Amino acid sequence: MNIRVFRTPSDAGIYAASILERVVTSKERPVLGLATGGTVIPLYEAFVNLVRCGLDVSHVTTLNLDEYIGLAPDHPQSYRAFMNEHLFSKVGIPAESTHLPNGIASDLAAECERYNAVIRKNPIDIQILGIGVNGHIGFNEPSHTLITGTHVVNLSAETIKMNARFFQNEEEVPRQAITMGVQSILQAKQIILLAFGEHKAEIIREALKDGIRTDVPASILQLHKDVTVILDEQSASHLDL
Ligand SMILES: O=P(O)(O)OC[C@H]1O[C@](O)(CO)[C@@H](O)[C@@H]1O
Repeated sequence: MNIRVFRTPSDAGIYAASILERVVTSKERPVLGLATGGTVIPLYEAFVNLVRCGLDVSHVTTLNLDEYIGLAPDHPQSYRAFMNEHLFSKVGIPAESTHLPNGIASDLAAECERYNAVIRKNPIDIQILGIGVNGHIGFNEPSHTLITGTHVVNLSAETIKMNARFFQNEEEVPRQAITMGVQSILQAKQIILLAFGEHKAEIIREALKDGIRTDVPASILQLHKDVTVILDEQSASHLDL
């Protein structure tokens, strides 16, 4: 694993955006695997700046990791709304080329199959990941088993608590989500994992330096041959670098 440590999330976001830029300019039909959450905002800000400076993204396809169950795309806390706000509304990726699971599908099993087919049709060139304080990637929560494909997940009490900051109160946080599975994540040709802040320091150490454990889902990234971990000084503070 290639571990890069930056002074601030903003510096780290600029670096991560430059990696995305290389993928976008070097592929005929680049497929970007995207993430949501507070961590990726500096990356999207830097990427939007690159687009404003002339980076063409009209040929890009995007696939997001996950979506809350029960939130319609126009719900302000849906991940579709997050992506619209922080990226899609600011760059020229054609709307039909941006994919997220549908959190209000009436048949969730069929929706998972549909999303698996979208992933199969659009092999991911680069996958962006954040990490939960409990080690989740996408919404693959700590468990005895990790699921390979897209699936419905019950969110952990810890995740609900952490994500309550985006809602009026904890009661409003959906209890379930649809998430890409770990095999789909590992099949991306390249992976960038971002983490910022002291509160992520210990889980980053566990994910990178201990063995592979299903109760730390991000540790499975140790199996991938092209992972870049982008940290700030706080999130890197428990690593022996
Ligand atoms: O970036 P944050 O807000 O700390 O969240 C970390 C991870 O948790 C999620 O928001 C899901 O809870 C992911 O989408 C994200 O990668």
